[in-house]
Amino acid sequence: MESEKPTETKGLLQSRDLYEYILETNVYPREPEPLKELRALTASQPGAIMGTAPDAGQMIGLLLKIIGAKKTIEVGVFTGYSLLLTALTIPDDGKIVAIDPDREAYEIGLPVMKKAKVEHKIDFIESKALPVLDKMLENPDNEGSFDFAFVDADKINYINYHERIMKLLKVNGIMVYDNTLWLGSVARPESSVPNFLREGRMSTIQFNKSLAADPRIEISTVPLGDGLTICRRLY
Ligand SMILES: C[S@@+](CC[C@H](N)C(=O)[O-])C[C@H]1O[C@@H](n2cnc3c(N)ncnc32)[C@H](O)[C@@H]1O
Ligand SMILES: O=c1cc(-c2ccc(O)cc2)oc2c(O)c(O)ccc12
Repeated sequence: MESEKPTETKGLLQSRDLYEYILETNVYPREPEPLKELRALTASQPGAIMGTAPDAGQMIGLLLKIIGAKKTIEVGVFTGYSLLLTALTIPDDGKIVAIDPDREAYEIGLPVMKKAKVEHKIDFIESKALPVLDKMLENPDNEGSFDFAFVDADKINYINYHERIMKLLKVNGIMVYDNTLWLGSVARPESSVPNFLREGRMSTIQFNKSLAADPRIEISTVPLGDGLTICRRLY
């Protein structure tokens, strides 16, 4: 029935109750304490909805563990939920290049990262991501050197991030793109989508098409959080 379709909220499942069930049963009981603390701290901030959903975070943590990631890139940090999750998951000598022009938001989460003793793994770069990724690619040592990348930033640039990250990742490296279902709007006619979602919807639809047509990667889109597309670099 039309009235049962999800609206623009996080969680793409058929009901809020089912989403809450997954969170309460599988996600919150296993969420590390520092992540709970950061989530609580972020809840009162403007833009709190932007924080990576904890169910999506759990999948990212699992992927990092499966591939034994040590060297990662994060585009879009906000207060640092996904960054802290990555820092807690990779080994003590692992490194994360984390890029975001908003240092103020990063500094909200920083005390939690310090308390969790993972700050030494984080290289936070206060900048828009494209020039940083381009600069990284000027150094041939960076090419094919990263195990993992997580992109959760300005949707309009996902295509541009993808081209750069493909070069920075190792063959078999994993990249994960957040919001690839853009609050469910990708499957709805534009006329039924609120204005504030329309630009992101168009960018996301184009991005999803380009990933599906990219022979260099294997992909899977999972309806966790706001939609995650997981890609493996094949060559
Ligand atoms: C959805 S939030 C990231 C959420 C974060 N992953 C978390 O777990 O809380 C998006 C972030 O992208 C950042 N951003 C926007 N434009 C950007 C750009 N051009 N380069 C890098 N980050 C950008 C914003 O400042 C914002 O902090
Ligand atoms: O409502 C949002 C908005 C964003 C967003 C907007 C503009 C940018 O330059 C970056 C991000 O991101 C979100 C997001 O990642 C999410 O999971 C939910 C909501 C939003």
